[in-house]
Amino acid sequence: MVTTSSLNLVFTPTKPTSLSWKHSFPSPFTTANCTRRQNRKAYRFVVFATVLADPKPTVLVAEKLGKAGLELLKTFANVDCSYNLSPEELCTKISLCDALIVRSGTKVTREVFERSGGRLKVVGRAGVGIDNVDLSAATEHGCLVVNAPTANTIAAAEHGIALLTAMARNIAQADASIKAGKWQRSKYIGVSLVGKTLAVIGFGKVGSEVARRAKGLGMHVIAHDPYAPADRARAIGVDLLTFEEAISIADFISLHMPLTPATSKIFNDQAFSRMKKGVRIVNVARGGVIDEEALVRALDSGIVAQAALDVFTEEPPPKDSRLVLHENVTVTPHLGASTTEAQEGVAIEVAEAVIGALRGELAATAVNAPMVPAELKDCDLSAFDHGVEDLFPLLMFIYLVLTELAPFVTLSEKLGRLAVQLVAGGSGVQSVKVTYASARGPDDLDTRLLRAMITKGLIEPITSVFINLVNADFTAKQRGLRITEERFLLDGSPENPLEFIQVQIANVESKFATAISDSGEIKVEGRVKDRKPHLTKVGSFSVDVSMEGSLILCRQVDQPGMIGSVGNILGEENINVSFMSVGRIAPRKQAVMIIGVDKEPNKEALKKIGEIPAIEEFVFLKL
Ligand SMILES: NC(=O)c1ccc[n+]([C@@H]2O[C@H](COP(=O)([O-])OP(=O)(O)OC[C@H]3O[C@@H](n4cnc5c(N)ncnc54)[C@H](O)[C@@H]3O)[C@@H](O)[C@H]2O)c1
Ligand SMILES: O=C(O)[C@H](O)COP(=O)(O)O
Repeated sequence: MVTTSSLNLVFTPTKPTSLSWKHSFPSPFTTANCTRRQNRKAYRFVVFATVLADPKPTVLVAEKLGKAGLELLKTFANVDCSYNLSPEELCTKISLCDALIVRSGTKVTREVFERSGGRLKVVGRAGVGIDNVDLSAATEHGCLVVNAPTANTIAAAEHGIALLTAMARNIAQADASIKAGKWQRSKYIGVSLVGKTLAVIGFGKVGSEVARRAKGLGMHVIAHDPYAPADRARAIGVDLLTFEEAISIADFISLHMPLTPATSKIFNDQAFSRMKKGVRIVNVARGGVIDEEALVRALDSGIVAQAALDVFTEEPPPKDSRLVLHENVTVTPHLGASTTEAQEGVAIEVAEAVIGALRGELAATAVNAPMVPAELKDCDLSAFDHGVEDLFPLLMFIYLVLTELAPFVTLSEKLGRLAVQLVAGGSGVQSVKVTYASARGPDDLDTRLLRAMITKGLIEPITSVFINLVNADFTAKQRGLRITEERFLLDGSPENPLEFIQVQIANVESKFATAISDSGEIKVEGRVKDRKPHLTKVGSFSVDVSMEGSLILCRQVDQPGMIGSVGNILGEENINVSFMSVGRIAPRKQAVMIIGVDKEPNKEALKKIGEIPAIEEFVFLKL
């Protein structure tokens, strides 16, 4: 018997209807004018032909995977374990594979997707980081990427503690010395951990487990994480501090944040200059969060007494790397997740996700599954046949809300993204209220997709977790983020599904005080105009700007010439201003100016903007 779940149905944003039937069979949905009966015929053909042509999919496992995961895969697919393939060998093999499983050692480049000839449906990453997979190329080729985000948390935390203790007692150096025939007892006097202050930077899954263990070693643990819930920190007995406070009072610093544009090289000369002389640093997160040349300088000058590193900007690092060869540095070759238990765990986690994806299910650990496939947002969906509802209810739900909610979907994500960037470092986001203003009753307006998109906007910029419709509520709950929804019933015609959406974050401080409303929350509001998202309120100020690119928000005393002053500074830096809007309470009183820019101004330009006398505060935000 053929079940619908055995079909390989995946999103393909590059195709007009966003549903791709692999193996080059004709899609029942691609012809805009086809009838339901034609669609059903095509559908039956695809089921039949798929089963005949490819009873079992082929999974290429390109790096060593735990046994339990392999066994699981073998129950469903032909499994080809080929390790240490050269890039060319991988590209050659890939056209015969429906799925590929890797760890961090294999680069899954655009060429891999191109050379797969459309057969590759899913890439499974047996671990957290997906920096070795070209996500845009995967998405463009309609290939789902799934990861295993939880099974190696404890292994990474234990490795962090192993490096911390090994570094403090010079274990690696002493081991090398004794094996070289020496007996240097006085050279390797270490430092004690008990009573020392450990700053955990990034208080997520791994960071909080490191904190728990360090408390057990008698350390005083502090943490910095702009988005961590304060009650999670309290429960472990950890104080959440600002970045500057945390790094300046710590004896040891352990890094556990993701590599994002905001954290890239956050440990630079400036950061090292603020640290206590003789500080010791552990990094099991990502090499790119440290400016490695600056770390060598800090080690040479003695600001940093020792470092223990599991991860590097370039992996493997160059053989002559001054950092790796430094006598006060202990290194391991990205071993954080390398325990038998973690590898069994990630193997099962990734195998389940890959099998699910090959069956056409949307995995909760999908990294690039679009919340709404890009093309669907704009395309005419009239040809979409309701015959698929048994096949993929989730897709049906998306379809039903999509035709009219599409622009509000984009608006929701951007409002979430904007609101979270207004939160000051050190305040954990816990309570978010979303208000939907509409003339429709609750039964006529399904907001699940909008809430998920707001969650995506709030969480994605600050974590390595990727949010999709399936995991949005779960991830929010896991992070202690409570999202409440409220309807604001308007008079008038219910033709337009929504008038505006408001996102409010309570109990936080803002890096742009103007964004705090009269009732004390960060408040942003948006509307859809000409199917494009617009920001229409910041705090208590009414504004009107299209939400695209990057924005500079300034609060100023309303007076002539302000637009020109800021425009000149940006012009000198060759930064194109795409739009401007000023919202004011009354002429010559306080105003909010919003400037859309094509690229991020450098620090110097932002400083000059801040120095314009009438400007009271400003913030730069990326949408
Ligand atoms: N070495 C290894 O083998 C290994 C193994 C597992 C994870 N990792 C890496 O460890 C890191 C943490 O993984 P996780 O699973 O705990 O992720 P996570 O998403 O659970 O936690 C990351 C935390 O960092 C915080 N954060 C974001 N921006 C920050 C900033 N600017 N300053 C401080 N904190 C910030 C987030 O709020 C979040 O709480 C990731 O980079 C991951 O790739 C490495
Ligand atoms: O991101 C991860 O999960 C870790 O860095 C582990 O990577 P690995 O699977 O290559 O050990």
